[in-house]
Amino acid sequence: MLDLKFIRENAGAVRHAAQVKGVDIDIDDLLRVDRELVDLKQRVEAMQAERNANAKLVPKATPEERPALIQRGKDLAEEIKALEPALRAHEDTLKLMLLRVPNIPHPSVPVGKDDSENVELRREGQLPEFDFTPLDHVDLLEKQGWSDPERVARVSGSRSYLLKGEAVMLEMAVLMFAMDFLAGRGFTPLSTTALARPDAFVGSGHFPGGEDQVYKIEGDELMLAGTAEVPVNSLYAGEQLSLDQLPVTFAAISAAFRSEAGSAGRDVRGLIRVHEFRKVEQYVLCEASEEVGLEWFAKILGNAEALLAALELPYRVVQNCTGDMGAGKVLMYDIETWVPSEQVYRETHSCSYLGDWQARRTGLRYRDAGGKLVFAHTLNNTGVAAPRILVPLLENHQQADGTIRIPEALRPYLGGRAVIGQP
Ligand SMILES: Nc1ncnc2c1ncn2[C@@H]1O[C@H](COS(=O)(=O)NC(=O)[C@@H](N)CO)[C@@H](O)[C@H]1O
Repeated sequence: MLDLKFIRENAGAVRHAAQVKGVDIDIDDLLRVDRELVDLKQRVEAMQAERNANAKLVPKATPEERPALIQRGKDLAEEIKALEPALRAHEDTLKLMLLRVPNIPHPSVPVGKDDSENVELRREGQLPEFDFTPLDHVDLLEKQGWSDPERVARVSGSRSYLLKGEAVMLEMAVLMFAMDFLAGRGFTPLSTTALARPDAFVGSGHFPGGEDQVYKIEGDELMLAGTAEVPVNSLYAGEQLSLDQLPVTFAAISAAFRSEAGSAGRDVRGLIRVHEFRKVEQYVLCEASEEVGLEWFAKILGNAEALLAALELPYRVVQNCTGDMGAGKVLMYDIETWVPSEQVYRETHSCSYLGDWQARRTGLRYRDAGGKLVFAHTLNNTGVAAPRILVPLLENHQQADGTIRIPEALRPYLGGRAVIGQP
């Protein structure tokens, strides 16, 4: 959410942001509602002032003057009451419109309509060269008896997954490694629920708009978040933080649930796109400065890159274009990791800087050095998401006999083993 004063004074920039992000919001309409609301408030205030002045005259009035004054007071009270519904309606409409106003993209963001216009910034790591025919992750899991897709589909339908045997240890090892790694970089570990109230989805920016991606629970206001970003972003909702509490940095592990509505037919095989997964999420709440925000952006991006480098996985970094960054972002980079069986890089991380757009809709404020109450800035990036990360991990590190070589960094989490699986 942007500051209404900013929108009034920068309508052109906000209109342009909506246009390049493909956000369907009419800024002129919003400003009209805003003006009507200001006018209504001024009329009510004038009538209240007149009513107060009038009430002061009653005790001093003569018996002849008094009835008219009392009647005037009653008439004014009626007129004020009559304006209440219009006032409420305008406030509600404006609030909903404000929640849909997109953030202003950073000047470096390429204008584009969808992910096909994201810009590759750099590639890191050597692509693997196999002197045998490599298998895809589904066949590798099958060969090692580490999956049971038919049975789990019978129980849980499509986009479900089940891991067995050492693949389970690998999934937990990579999650633990990510938590350890981020804790080592000063991020406070959190293990958190995916259950959250609707307000938390509004605060993060997933609502309005992303309702169809979220699993709801019959008869319960709680919903299942698709990322720990939702509950974690609202932990301090409504509070006034002090400067010395900033920056808040969390490495939050949680389950994540996504209906994947609209993804029908995409990635239906294997572990890339499932309804429930586990993610270690990097979340930062920092002071309201673009310079500091961009520094944290570089840090959380670097953390994810360092994690991928430790896992010895080749990847590339792309900058999301305006049409693929979502309403709330100022800046967004995806990290895509090499998947040999597809011969393409697939998204495994998504790094975002949102300025004060999330903080304003969540009510995340702190007292700055001058004692002023200001909205904080927030950022998030994936640390690691499993099982998706297992796709490149298994495929890039597979050996001719179908066993999986374990990168040095993961071995401590797998009892020191350098290889898992049976030849
Ligand atoms: N349906 C899914 N199945 C498996 N993994 C998924 C799914 N959806 C997302 N992920 C993983 O979660 C990562 C982050 O998801 S995201 O929507 O792009 N971004 C976020 O959730 C942000 N909070 C940063 O983590 C993705 O890069 C991907 O690795």
